Amino acid sequence: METRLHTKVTPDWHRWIGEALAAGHPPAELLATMKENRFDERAARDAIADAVFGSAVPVASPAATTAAAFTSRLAEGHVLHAGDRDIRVLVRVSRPTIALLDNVLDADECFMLRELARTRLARSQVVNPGTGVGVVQDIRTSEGANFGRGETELIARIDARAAAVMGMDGEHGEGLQAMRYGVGAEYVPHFDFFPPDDPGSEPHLRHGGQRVSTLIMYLDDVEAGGETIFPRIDFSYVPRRGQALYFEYTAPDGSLDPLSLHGGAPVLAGEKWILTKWMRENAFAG
Ligand SMILES: O=C(O)CCC(=O)C(=O)O
Ligand SMILES: [Fe+2]
Repeated sequence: METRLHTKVTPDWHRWIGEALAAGHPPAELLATMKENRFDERAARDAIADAVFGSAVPVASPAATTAAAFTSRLAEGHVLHAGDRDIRVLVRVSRPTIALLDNVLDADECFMLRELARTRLARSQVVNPGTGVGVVQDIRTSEGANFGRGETELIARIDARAAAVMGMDGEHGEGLQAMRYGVGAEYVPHFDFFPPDDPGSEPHLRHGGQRVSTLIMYLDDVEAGGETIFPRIDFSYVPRRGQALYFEYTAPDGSLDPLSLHGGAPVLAGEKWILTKWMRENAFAG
């Protein structure tokens, strides 16, 4: 019996994906249909993610953006001095710029941040590319909580630490966002920058400009699943309490890095808790 799965998504299927999305079918439903039709899950997810997010970005030509444009804002060396804390660098990747950081938060901070977030969790939104308005969609099935910059003493401390790690002035930071993913929850691969050709990006770009970098802090371990994945470079990180993943996607000349496509794989057991800081090119009114 033939048991191999399809790893190539044919033009017919690409067309079907585009039409199904345009007709309002959620990405999760498309994925289920493709799996029923014996597509390899990774191939199906990539094709759907490209259709949802990739159209405005020159995904076919990552080589066209020179590696030299993407020099990291992160300090050099094995230890980053982030104000109240010294943070060890465990892994660095140059394209896209990624660094895995240890001991960004201590266990007490992780606990307090989870408790604080729990009081205001609501279903996470994604930005509708057409309108720029946040909408609840099946591609992001987590719950989130937003904090204004400096909202509490704890939040102010983490805001300042994140800015120091990221090599940016705190004024460029968006408010911290906590997220909780239950079993089955995921965030399909996407870009954190605002695709310049999406009309919905304009209101975001007007205030603070483009996003340049992300710091995902992990508030707990995950029992199974929930990895942060960069499918274009086959990179997968297993959440570990207190650690953080830093990545960049906007070069000083404005080039956007298509290799920064990333997502949160489905949680298979337990819960996943993260706290994210996004930095903008310019000062951002909290
Ligand atoms: O859940 C993850 O691991 C990724 C989260 C993420 O990409 C985001 O919030 O922008
Ligand atoms: Fe993201």
